[in-house]
Amino acid sequence: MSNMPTTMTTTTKAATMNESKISARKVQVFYGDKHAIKDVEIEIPPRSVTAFIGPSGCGKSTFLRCLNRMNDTIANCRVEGHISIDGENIYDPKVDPVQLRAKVGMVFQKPNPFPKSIYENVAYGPRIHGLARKKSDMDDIVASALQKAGLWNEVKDRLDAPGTGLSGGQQQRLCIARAVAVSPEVILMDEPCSALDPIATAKVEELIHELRANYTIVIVTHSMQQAARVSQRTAMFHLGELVEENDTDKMFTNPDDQRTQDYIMGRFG
Ligand SMILES: Nc1ncnc2c1ncn2[C@@H]1O[C@H](COP(=O)(O)OP(=O)(O)OP(=O)(O)O)[C@@H](O)[C@H]1O
Repeated sequence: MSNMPTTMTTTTKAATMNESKISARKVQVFYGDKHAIKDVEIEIPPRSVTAFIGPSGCGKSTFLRCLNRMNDTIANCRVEGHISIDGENIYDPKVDPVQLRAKVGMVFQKPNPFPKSIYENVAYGPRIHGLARKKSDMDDIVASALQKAGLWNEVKDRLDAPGTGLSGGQQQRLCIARAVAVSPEVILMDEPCSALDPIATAKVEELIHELRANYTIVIVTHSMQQAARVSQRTAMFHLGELVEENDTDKMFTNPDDQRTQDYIMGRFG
């Protein structure tokens, strides 16, 4: 009987871990000598939105980039620890980072369409990953991705027009369509609305809400209102540490950590 609570705790934890899409253990990131991420451990649930918040420079973007190995592209950056997606170590030498980034897509702060047509922006990824055997397959993939990104009705009659000619909000939804076109399972968003006006922001937030039925979404945001609106889980970073991770409702009403309380009350950052 005395073992009972331990056993139950273990079982509950195992069940939670099994439900995680992404699992990070003892993650450290260094830029040269600078220790930017310290011992971060987090479980990210599937088909939900997890928001990363915290003051400027606390490491949100650095940690986000660990999740699809984008830090590999930064010369002096070193990542240690363990990160798995669906139980697979994404830093295993056998993992091809290009394939990983198709499974774990990314949307950046500034919309960055290629200087090509709307159609080609979306078709580029599926083409390099060999996802369409004929033109009609590619047409279907492009249409479907634009529909999922809530952009189809606005662009279906001008797919040959340049992507850079769209409004900022449309460009950001085009970038989301580009990520979605290669059938990712996870979408990372690094302040996706910071360059958008309130109406375009509302559209992207609505889209995030719809996408979470099918994708695991991790979003970095400076806006606590945005984190509260779009996410189910929130993780608070401070000076490279993950100080608290909680259900978003609890995080913004009754956080466990004083630093979270101070940050959401606007006392620092
Ligand atoms: N390429 C780099 N080389 C050296 N240091 C870096 C590099 N990128 C980030 N850093 C440093 O690592 C720390 C974490 O930066 P990061 O951009 O991840 O923080 P952040 O929380 O996303 O900040 P912000 O909210 O301002 O975007 C900061 O001290 C930053 O100066």
